[in-house]
Amino acid sequence: MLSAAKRCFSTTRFNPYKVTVLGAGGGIGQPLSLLLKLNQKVTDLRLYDLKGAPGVAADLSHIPTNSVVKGFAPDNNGLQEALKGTEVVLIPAGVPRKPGMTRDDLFSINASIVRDLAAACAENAPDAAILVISNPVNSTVPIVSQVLKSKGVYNPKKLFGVTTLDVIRASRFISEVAKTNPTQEKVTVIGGHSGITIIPLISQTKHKNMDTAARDALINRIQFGGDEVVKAKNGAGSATLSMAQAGARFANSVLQGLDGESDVIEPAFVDSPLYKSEGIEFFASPVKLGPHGVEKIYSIGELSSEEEELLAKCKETLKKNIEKGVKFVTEA
Ligand SMILES: NC(=O)c1ccc[n+]([C@@H]2O[C@H](COP(=O)([O-])OP(=O)(O)OC[C@H]3O[C@@H](n4cnc5c(N)ncnc54)[C@H](O)[C@@H]3O)[C@@H](O)[C@H]2O)c1
Ligand SMILES: O=C(O)C[C@H](O)C(=O)O
Repeated sequence: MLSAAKRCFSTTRFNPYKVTVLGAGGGIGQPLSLLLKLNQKVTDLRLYDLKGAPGVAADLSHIPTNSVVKGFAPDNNGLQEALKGTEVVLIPAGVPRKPGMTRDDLFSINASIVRDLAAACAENAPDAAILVISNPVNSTVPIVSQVLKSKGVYNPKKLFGVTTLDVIRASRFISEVAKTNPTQEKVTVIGGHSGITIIPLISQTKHKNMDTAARDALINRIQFGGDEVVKAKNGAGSATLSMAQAGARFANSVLQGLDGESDVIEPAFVDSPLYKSEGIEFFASPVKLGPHGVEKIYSIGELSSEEEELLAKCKETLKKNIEKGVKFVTEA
């Protein structure tokens, strides 16, 4: 006899979704593809990379979940085939940091990788939701938007910079300080995805009265959590496994939204009205996801005076990062 939970699970029906990973052979791409293979909403999984994607696909294809997985290489129009008709594209293609580098140092290589993949998305999957993981996210997302604009297919509701890693780090790190269960900790993280542009809103958590020194150290750790991993990997790259989990979680939320589920809310770096009047076109804040992508962008609520100061610094840097991405496409 099946338990009630199992009966419910066994009769659940999922709408089929086609999902493509660009950069699927890499440190993030491989575990991310594994997690997507395990997602029951994904029925058609396409993996593309300059190298290794067919091998990753063959490996994953032996897992008995309800999806077909196929790998594509650059020959035989592989990129185009991987994208044709797909509904969600995740982009972790590009180089990661080494110790001593900032995310902005990756711009010179990753900007053109992301630009060219965005052009392929525009031509082959103009309606797809695009989830950008490649760094520097503060600049690569504006690059994608400019490319899509230049091709006449920009839909601001379907372009996302994935900032979920900052959100999961915030849950984990605050729980270490407060000695609580990390799965029960929710921290809103706003701004962008690099150092001082990452702003966790501790004043909006149940730990708002935390000791000042502990709070400042916590904020710093969340802002520079990526550096911890870069340093520990000692030249072998940056966060891959935690990022795969974060990317799979965000992709699942996008799929839930497309599927019409209600109250799907995740922070993401999106084309946002919040600070447009100050020339900041993109900003991360909690976003409600729906059948057409972004359904609602929430305001950031009340901030403490310290958080207001962090926000002012964030906006200065973010504006420059965004302008750099835009100019890369418009002044080419
Ligand atoms: N948004 C975030 O929170 C976050 C977190 C971690 C890493 N990242 C970024 O993700 C990117 C990838 O990191 P990684 O550790 O997986 O790097 P990696 O070097 O292990 O993998 C990158 C993959 O991209 C592929 N690639 C390069 N150019 C390509 C192209 N034109 N088309 C298709 N594939 C291409 C490479 O062949 C490689 O397999 C980096 O830019 C990193 O900074 C972002
Ligand atoms: O730190 C990096 O370069 C990778 C990523 O952006 C992270 O936050 O871990």
